[in-house]
Amino acid sequence: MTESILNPVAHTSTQTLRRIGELPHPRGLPLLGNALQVRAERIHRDVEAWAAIHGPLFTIRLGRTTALVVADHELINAILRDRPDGFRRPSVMARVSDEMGGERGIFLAEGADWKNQRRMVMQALAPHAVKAYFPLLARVGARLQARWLRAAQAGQPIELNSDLKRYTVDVIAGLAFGTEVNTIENGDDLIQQHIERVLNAASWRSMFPVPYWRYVKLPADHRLDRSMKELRAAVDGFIAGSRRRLRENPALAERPSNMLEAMLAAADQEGSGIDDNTVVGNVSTMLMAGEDTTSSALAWLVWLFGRHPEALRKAQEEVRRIAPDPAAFSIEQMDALDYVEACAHEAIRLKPPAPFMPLETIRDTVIGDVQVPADTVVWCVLRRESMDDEYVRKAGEFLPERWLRPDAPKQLGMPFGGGPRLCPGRYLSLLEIKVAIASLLGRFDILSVDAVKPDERGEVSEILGFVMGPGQLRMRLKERG
Ligand code: HEM
Repeated sequence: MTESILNPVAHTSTQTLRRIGELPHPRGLPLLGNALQVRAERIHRDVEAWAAIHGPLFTIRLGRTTALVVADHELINAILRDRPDGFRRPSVMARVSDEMGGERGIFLAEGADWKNQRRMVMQALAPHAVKAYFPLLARVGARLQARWLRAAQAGQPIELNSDLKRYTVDVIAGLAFGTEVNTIENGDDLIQQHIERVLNAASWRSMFPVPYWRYVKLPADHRLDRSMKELRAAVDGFIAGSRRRLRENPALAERPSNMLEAMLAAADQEGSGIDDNTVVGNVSTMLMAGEDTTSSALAWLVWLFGRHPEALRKAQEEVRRIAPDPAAFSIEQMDALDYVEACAHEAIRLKPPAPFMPLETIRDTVIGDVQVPADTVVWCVLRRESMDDEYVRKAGEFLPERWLRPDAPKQLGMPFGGGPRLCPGRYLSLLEIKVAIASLLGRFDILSVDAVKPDERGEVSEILGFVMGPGQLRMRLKERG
């Protein structure tokens, strides 16, 4: 039985509904379907290119799985709003995490579990809570600036992607654990290496056609098991430490100084439905959801500054007027960096860290004029109309000013998702971006930002892993005179 109709305005009762099998689709091979036509690291571009040919609703087939691809922002909006009852994240993600021995945090939780966790995570990431974490952000920004100052004075190039990753790792790990890991000054942190291994394994196992690890473990699978154990022990230790601090200083529950304290305080509230295992799952979720997303957005923004001197000049002017020195950064200064924020939105429009979102239907439904059975894989293509001149003036150009106008294209791209599962970290990530950009532009002139291995057009490649980031970038800076 059809239980829900998404976007009923898209069809009338006199129109007949189409079935999934009647939709246009790129021609594929028997058995394999379109599997050989897509490449994992650029699948977002493959799907965008097909959307340009087949329109906003079509299917692709990867082996035995047929996915409905939706590339229309009104339909996507309706889909994202119809959660948690109508759509879930792909079940393979939760299965892979369970098999690895992970605890399901908010990103993988569904139904009532998700509702309980969402309440807790929203408390930990609410703007007033994030403001309380600001001193840590400013400290990490100052360290990033000091690292870049050493490189500028020595005339050395900066490995941009990895430095920005250190910055977001230090911020998120500091907030999630209440412990400063300082990878900017001390090099890679052991916990970080375990997280990296777990993330890579999770992405890889979600795509691998045969789950061999259920039957036989290769050395890489044993390493993964060890990383899971080490991580669990570390997070248990951080939780025990935070619980001790909360006991010794109950006022912290009202004004938590980091996400872990905020989550524990929310978990301890009457009827929260949250136990310590769920807190463990969410500490890890924060680390995974909060690092590559923000560091990729930042890397793209700096790369775009390298190509748009006029926007760079305006951003520099704003930073030097409002927030020139990390030692004196304040939340009010960051809130006043309107042009830098517009640059961040524009960079995320052109280069969204999450350019498409895979989901699954929970019940029979109708999307547009298509009847969609329960358990169908649905891919939402988020970057299509936001890059189309029909919807956005000069869509391919980097024009931050468009975000300062009342008709800013806010509804189109949905880079932070939408509906009840809208990214709860968007305020924190924008703040992190502003702190990093102010630390950069306040002290330095950018001499160059170049792709180490440019693509055939001389541009930096878009590489889709856990998120969509740029290929390796190298930056040269000069200390401001
Ligand atoms: C530029 C940076 C970021 C981008 C582009 C981004 C994007 C997204 C997107 C597209 C989703 C899926 C939303 C949906 O299903 O509708 C999401 C979910 C999520 N994000 Fe972010 N994110 C960013 C930064 C962060 C940060 C810094 C954190 C936290 C520290 C965070 C935490 C989360 C969590 C916990 C979820 C799951 C929410 C849920 O399922 O209810 N994100 N993010």
